[in-house]
Amino acid sequence: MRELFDAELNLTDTPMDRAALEAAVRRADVLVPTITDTVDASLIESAGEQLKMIANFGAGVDHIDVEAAVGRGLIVTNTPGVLTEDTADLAMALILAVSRRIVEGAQVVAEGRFEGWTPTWMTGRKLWGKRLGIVGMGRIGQALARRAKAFGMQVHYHNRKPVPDMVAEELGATWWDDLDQMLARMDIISLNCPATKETHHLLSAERLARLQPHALLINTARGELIDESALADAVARRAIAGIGLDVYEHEPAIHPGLLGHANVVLLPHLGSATLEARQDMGDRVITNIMTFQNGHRPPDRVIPAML
Ligand SMILES: NC(=O)C1=CN([C@@H]2O[C@H](COP(=O)(O)OP(=O)(O)OC[C@H]3O[C@@H](n4cnc5c(N)ncnc54)[C@H](O)[C@@H]3O)[C@@H](O)[C@H]2O)C=CC1
Ligand SMILES: O=CC(=O)O
Repeated sequence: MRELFDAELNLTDTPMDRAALEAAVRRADVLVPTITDTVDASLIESAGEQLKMIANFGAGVDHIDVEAAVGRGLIVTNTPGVLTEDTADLAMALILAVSRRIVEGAQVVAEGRFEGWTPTWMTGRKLWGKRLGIVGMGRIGQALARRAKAFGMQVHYHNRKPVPDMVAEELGATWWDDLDQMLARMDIISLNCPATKETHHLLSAERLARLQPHALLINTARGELIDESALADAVARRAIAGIGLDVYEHEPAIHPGLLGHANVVLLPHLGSATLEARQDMGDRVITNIMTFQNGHRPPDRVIPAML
């Protein structure tokens, strides 16, 4: 960034505080936030005339008021695609971890409690032939579907509209127009849609109650998609068989009711956390800025209609 632009960098690897963000939008032509920097309407309003672009380092843009930004004539971009395979890997890892009790098993060994194989001890659930319901069949949803197919799972999905026939055929994926009906019939649910006004608490207490008692719930998208208190309540009532989460409603805080359960695997927002993805995300930010600077439409433009 310093080679290419007159860049001021936040080298602390932590979110910028409000004062730093306000100072940045008053001075800069381009703001490069990460997914933990809140870029709300009042911050955008306080920006100077010279601010032209918000080039986000990350795929999710729920921390940016895109409508306010675009309303003010700003270009908003993100970094999709380059983190798709890594995030899908993590979703698949959570599916495996929860269904095959991998974290629990590793703890048994680490604590010296392994006393030998027995016929009934630590039995998990088979993946082959199970029904996976993906909510949000975009880039990551489809990448997860490819993995699930390779594991012999039946792929189902709910999306705002069906994917093209060719994609559905390749994935052997069945579209459900009605989310409630899909939830009630799946063995595993994976959330892969963005956090928007429409998807806030998409899995409400009522929808969680639709899941079958043996169902597993995986979320690598955004915590706001689930009513976390209702989920903790479902865990306490043993109304759900297992959970794998990478993201949380009030991140980095986690509902205490989700902690300390053998059937709940919790990761610290690691979806895109590979060195390769993070470098590619940085390259993507630069490509977006340079394309815009050269007078063209940046490849990863985000507009409110997409959300
Ligand atoms: N855990 C992590 O580190 C990461 C999390 N993410 C999250 O994953 C999300 C998805 O990423 P991509 O697959 O790249 O996005 P994408 O835009 O390619 O796919 C999102 C899909 O969700 C669908 N969708 C939107 N609203 C919906 C609704 N109300 N009901 C059903 N489907 C709906 C869209 O039609 C689209 O098909 C991001 O928005 C981000 O929040 C992304 C990268 C890493
Ligand atoms: O959660 C990560 C992202 O890039 O979005």
